[in-house]
Amino acid sequence: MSHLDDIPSTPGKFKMMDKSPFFLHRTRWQSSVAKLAFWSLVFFGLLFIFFYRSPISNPDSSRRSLRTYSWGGPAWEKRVRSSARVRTRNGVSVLVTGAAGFVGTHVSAALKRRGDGVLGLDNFNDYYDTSLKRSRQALLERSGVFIVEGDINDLSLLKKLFEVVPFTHVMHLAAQAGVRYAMENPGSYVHSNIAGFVNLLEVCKSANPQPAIVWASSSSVYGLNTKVPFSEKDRTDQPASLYAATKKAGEEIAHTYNHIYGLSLTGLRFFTVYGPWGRPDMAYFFFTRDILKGKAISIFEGANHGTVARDFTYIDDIVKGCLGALDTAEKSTGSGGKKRGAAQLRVFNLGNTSPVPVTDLVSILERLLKVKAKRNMMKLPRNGDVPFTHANISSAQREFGYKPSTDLQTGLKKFVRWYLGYYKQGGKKVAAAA
Ligand SMILES: O=C(O)[C@H]1O[C@H](OP(=O)(O)OP(=O)(O)OC[C@H]2O[C@@H](n3ccc(=O)[nH]c3=O)[C@H](O)[C@@H]2O)[C@H](O)[C@@H](O)[C@@H]1O
Repeated sequence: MSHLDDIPSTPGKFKMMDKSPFFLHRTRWQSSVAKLAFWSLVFFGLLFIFFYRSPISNPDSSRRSLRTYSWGGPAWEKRVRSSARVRTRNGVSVLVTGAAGFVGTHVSAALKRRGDGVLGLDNFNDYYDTSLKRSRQALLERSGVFIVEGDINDLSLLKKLFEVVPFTHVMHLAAQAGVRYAMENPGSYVHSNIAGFVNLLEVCKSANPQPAIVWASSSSVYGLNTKVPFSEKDRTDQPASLYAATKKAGEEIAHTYNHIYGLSLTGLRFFTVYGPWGRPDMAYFFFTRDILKGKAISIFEGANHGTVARDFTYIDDIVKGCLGALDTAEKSTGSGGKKRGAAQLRVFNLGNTSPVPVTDLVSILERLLKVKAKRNMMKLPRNGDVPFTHANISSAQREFGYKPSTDLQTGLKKFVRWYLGYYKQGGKKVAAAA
């Protein structure tokens, strides 16, 4: 039905004029109700198509950002307060974003263990198996850490959290991780690593007191840099993936918020972090799964069969680095959105300082799993991967005594033990400590 129907165009339609005014009124009323219903249907139909079948990004990510979370209310606020309560003298109160993530879970547990107040925030997106995130959540819950379900892009949620708790620190670990996935779903990197970060900084800058922020950058910012080992002073203007570009953008954004608002900001460039409760999208994790299944694994190699290597860093060393950075972070200088003086702005490499070829990683896994891998050697695809990473950690060593102590063999042994235990129980095991 369209507005053209009101204009008599055929003799037959004139006959309607003969009907009683009541009939006429009723017919018009019925027709407008029908019109309203029709256009509402069209409108909601379009809305549905737009949000659920958006061509801009992968449907999963659109659904992810559309998810609504329920939060608020006296009981919820009580849980938030209790989780963030400092239980020791000189303790700090930390908002950990990405708390159900790999590094987030370990850092939250470590902070809680030493008596700090910890509140988690996580959107539980489905980039990888959400049941693993739920298991990590259960683990944290048992040690008294509450994870609020929500997105760092939700301004009103973040404002509310800062209203309820005057956080002294934010450990910002929520991000869209993974180098290769950036070609599949670029939008999710912009959404989390840029828009989400800016949103968080907006709230932090207006908070009173402003918290000090420590956040996860990435070794990938070194991109095509060939000078080794990578030092914080080296160039980082040649990112090889969109992921790296969003992390690099994060570092520039951090500079801006430090400069304008006096926010204390410390970026940590993590080097290929691995260990128990790790990320299933990372090579050491899915190699383990595929080797056990007898499935072939693709091992990347450089030009002329060149070695591809990573400065794999064990999670416990990374946690020590995160806590060191947090403990040496100076206070932000501003308040309520106004800068009152120069504030600290830092960036540190957190690596292991001994790169290992991916082929060696596979050999270690073979020994630990007692299964021979089906190796499929292939040329490093042009998907954002870089051939080599190697951290110079002298800055972090100097500033907060960062000294990694776990080699790949030892760390993978711990990972494999966890992996076998966790998946033997169908991925439901939460008893083991993080
Ligand atoms: O340190 C970092 O900055 C980054 O470390 C990892 O990225 P990546 O080092 O690429 O880790 P993996 O995806 O686990 O790859 C490890 C190595 O295995 C290689 N690989 C990967 C996948 C594969 O099928 N075959 C293969 O040989 C990669 O080329 C790489 O050399 C994380 O995924 C990023 O989120 C993080 O920021």
